Amino acid sequence: MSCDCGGLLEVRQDFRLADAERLKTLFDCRLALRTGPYASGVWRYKELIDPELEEAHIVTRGEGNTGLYDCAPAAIHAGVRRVWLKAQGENPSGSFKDNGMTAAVSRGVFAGYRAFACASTGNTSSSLAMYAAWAGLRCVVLVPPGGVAANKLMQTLAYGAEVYGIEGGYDAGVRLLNRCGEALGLYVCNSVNPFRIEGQKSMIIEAAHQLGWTLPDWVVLPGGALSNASALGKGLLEMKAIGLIGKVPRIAVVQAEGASPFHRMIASGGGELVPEPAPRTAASAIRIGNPPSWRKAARVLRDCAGVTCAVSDEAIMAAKRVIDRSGIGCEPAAAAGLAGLKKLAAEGTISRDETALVVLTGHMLKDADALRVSVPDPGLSPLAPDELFSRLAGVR
Ligand SMILES: Cc1ncc(COP(=O)(O)O)c(C=O)c1O
Ligand SMILES: N[C@@H](CCOP(=O)(O)O)C(=O)O
Repeated sequence: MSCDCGGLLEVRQDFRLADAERLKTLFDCRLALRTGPYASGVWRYKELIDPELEEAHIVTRGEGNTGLYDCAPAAIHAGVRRVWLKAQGENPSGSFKDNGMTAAVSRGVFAGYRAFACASTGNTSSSLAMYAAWAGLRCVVLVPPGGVAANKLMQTLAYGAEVYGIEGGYDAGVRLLNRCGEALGLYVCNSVNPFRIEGQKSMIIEAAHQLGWTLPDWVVLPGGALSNASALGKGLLEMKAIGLIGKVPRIAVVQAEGASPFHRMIASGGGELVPEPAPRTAASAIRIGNPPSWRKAARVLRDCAGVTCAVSDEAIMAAKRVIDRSGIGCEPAAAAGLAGLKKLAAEGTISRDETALVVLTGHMLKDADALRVSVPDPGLSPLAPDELFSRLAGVR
């Protein structure tokens, strides 16, 4: 999956003949009709995601189609004018990975593979395992033992994946698969796969469509392997080049303090990422010390006037409580975006008059351990109906 120069491969599409008005009409029609693969919130935008792939090879679970919520409690928490939350946890496996995975698995099937693999902190594996089960394919998964939220591991196993522990965690797993996947006959579906990035662009294309092709001032997202930063930036720049949007929002990438090699590189003005050998954060999904897509993300920051920041686990959990209590909910890694927006607004990088779209990357039920931390134990004991009645009458 790597180029001879050592960097990651990237899909370059030729949009010179693309007609923005024709595309908008096509996307509106597909949204209204919702038929076949075009009912998917990824494949609705096929002309921008993978124009050459034949329909017969598309492996889809109707992913995308996620809500975009104008969330006043989130705006108040962050201290900015308006916040939209893009709830990627509403995907079929419960995270944004489905947007990219449908594109990667479809390409693997098109290329004739029957065995698929990934290293994972839990969401990538749940997503790949789901598509593999749906399409009757073999799925091999490498995880850091003890480093994956229990629900994600169970979800991956329940879909029928073969799961192996790997020393060195996600970082070592991706390196191994990138080097040896091909020799083992495995199609690697980590975000080193350029088709994952093409699929993940659909998140911001769908959000732009939902907002009538005008986006807020900022797009804010958590950063782990940095696939989203790469994908959303690529999607924004392509939409601008085609004429689907008039202005490219600025991008903010938020990492957890104990797993923030990209933020450290940008903040120090350095041009080379120094990996974090022992990443630490309660947000296990972004416990990543050597993000494979850092070069692509650095280019996106340059082209989208982007910024980075790092937030504490306490700030992440505080943001998660606000998102949970708003009725939307998310897992800890997903809440890093709102925590970062609050920090960037407090230090004046983002103005209080500005608006932001925050990508909520994963569902609140993905991480039950985090829920146990953020919600007090109700200490329930069975009450007799009469006693229950008088208690409820007393708190009316
Ligand atoms: C829930 C969740 N949020 C955020 C991320 C980070 O996204 P990326 O790896 O694209 O930076 C991940 C995985 O890495 C994740 O599973
Ligand atoms: N959060 C991810 C880790 C990054 O994986 P990748 O798919 O971007 O390689 C996970 O859930 O595994």
